[in-house]
Amino acid sequence: MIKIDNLEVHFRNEMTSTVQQVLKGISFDLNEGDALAILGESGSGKSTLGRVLVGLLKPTAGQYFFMDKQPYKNKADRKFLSENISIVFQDYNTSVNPRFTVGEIIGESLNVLKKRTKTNINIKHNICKLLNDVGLDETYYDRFPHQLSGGQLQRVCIARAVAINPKIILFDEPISSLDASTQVQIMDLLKDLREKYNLTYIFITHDLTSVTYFCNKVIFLYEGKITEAINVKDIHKTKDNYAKRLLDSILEV
Ligand SMILES: Nc1ncnc2c1ncn2[C@@H]1O[C@H](COP(=O)(O)OP(=O)(O)OP(=O)(O)O)[C@@H](O)[C@H]1O
Repeated sequence: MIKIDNLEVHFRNEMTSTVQQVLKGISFDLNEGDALAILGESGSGKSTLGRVLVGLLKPTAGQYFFMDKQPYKNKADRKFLSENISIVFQDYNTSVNPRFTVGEIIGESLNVLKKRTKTNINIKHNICKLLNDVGLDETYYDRFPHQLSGGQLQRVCIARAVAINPKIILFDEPISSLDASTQVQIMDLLKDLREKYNLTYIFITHDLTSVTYFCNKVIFLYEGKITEAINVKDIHKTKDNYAKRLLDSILEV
């Protein structure tokens, strides 16, 4: 589904005229149905890689194939990518328009889908269905973001991401700002949605526990390089120092 080959991202600092290599020689494959975790400490390049994957940042070098298309080489391929990948960010507060109601937030995505597929989608009915899918109900339809808890608003963002009928959803630290019990509820929800809609996930995180919850593959990033790519079921066999440290920290708790 996704193939990344020798990807590089460099940022140029105009003030100092220096170049920072943020991603270095990244290569991996993502297959349909995978739930891939990209794990690394702060500054390792996870979000930068995520931005490349969703079509927001053109890599400095290397190849990116999305379903055999090349989004950074061809405008039509870029459009195809944006129609088939959704993003859920950590900061649910800034990722929604505070003046929009829940119905309008989700409805916006459905309108995009309606226009693209030229089908007669019943927007209101579908919003209510999506609300139910994410564990909310019709009473949330007319509420504004400030009238929701963090967990409820993240559920709305997840509904909006599912609404465009994507093949892949990329989650950038989607549960980091939530309390522990809400984190578990959202992870259960993501697990259910993945099965229900046959979705492929990319899950950016620095939390190994959430990785083991529903991901089948994990990539460890350290200073912009992949230090280990391993199946989650084999994670205890990892030779990667960073992964070992994380595993030890969990076992000590
Ligand atoms: N647009 C940009 N211009 C210049 N440098 C950038 C830009 N975006 C990211 N960086 C730098 O790239 C490096 C990696 O950042 P990135 O946000 O990808 O890391 P991360 O692993 O997602 O970190 P965190 O877990 O803290 O979000 C950092 O040193 C950051 O300062």
